[in-house]
Parts: sequence; structure tokens; C-alpha cells
Amino acid sequence: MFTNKLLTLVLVVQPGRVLLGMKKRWFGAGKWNGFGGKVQPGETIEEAARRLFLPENCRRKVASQWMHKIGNITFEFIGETELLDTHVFRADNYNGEPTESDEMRPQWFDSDKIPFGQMWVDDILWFPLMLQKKFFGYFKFQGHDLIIDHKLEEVEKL
Ligand SMILES: Cc1cc(-c2ccco2)c2oc(N)nc2c1
Repeated sequence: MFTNKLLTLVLVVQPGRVLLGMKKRWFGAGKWNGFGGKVQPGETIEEAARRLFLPENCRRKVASQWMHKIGNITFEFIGETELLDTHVFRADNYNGEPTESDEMRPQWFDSDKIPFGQMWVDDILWFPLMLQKKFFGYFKFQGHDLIIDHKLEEVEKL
């Protein structure tokens, strides 16, 4: 019997570069990733993505269509009963200045120099898809560094 935890992930993809953040503590610490986290009770997935990515003083200024959903990935860990239902968004028109937080240290990377060796091991599989397509993914992990099964499907609509 599995339970579902809703998570968000926002990636800023611009011509020739991608914005990632170095996770400084807790789950996924030491890995570059998109910006996101847990969806709180009473908020939508989109509201959570906006809350977790945009600093409070920017939220009012950014139109609601600033991001669009590009993927939905389910992560399962062997021996655990909680699935991570992760909703992936792109925020390409983001033209703010990323600032460091307690959680994340932002950095721009050239699109051909993504640091996959310091990221979750699934990323190298779905990053190429997010540039052009929408996708569903499922990854079964043993520990945090070994994928023992996965499915990845390009879709027209999420
Ligand atoms: C197991 C796992 C979890 C996450 C995650 C989503 C939100 C916070 O952590 C990942 O993010 C990426 N890129 N791969 C991931 C694998």
C-alpha cells in the first residue's frame, strides 16, 4: 500500500543555459537540482511551485502563466511506502536575479555542461526530453544513487 507525497520542481531553461540550485541541506543535499519541494495542504501544485521558486517580494509581480508543466515523475524507493509524485515545470521567461537561500545556491550552467555527475541519477535520462516534449516518468531507486527500474514516456498532454 503506497501513499503519495506531492512535490514540485521548477527549471529555468533559456537559450544555451539552465538555472540549477545546489541543495544545501536535507533531502537531496549536495546535488544540483531544480527548485521545489513539498506541496502544503490547502495549496495547489502550481501555487506550491510558485511559492517554492519565487522570493516572496516577486510573487505579486510575476504573471500566473510564467511557468508551464512539462513533466510528472513518480519516484519509488525500495523498502519505503511513500511515492514522491513530482510535478516538473519550466519557467523560461524568468528574468529575475536568482539569489541564494538557506536551502539552495543558484548557478547558471551552459546547456552542454549540465553537472549530471552531481545530480540525481535520473536527470540525465529525462533532461533531454524536457527541452522539447512533455513526459511521464517512473523511477524505482535502491538507496539514493541506484535506479533499478524506470519508465519514461513522451506525451502530448499531461
Ligand atoms: C528521488 C528523487 C527526488 C527528487 C526531488 C524532487 C523534488 C525534490 O527532490 C528528484 O529531483 C530530481 N531531479 N531527481 C530526483 C529524484
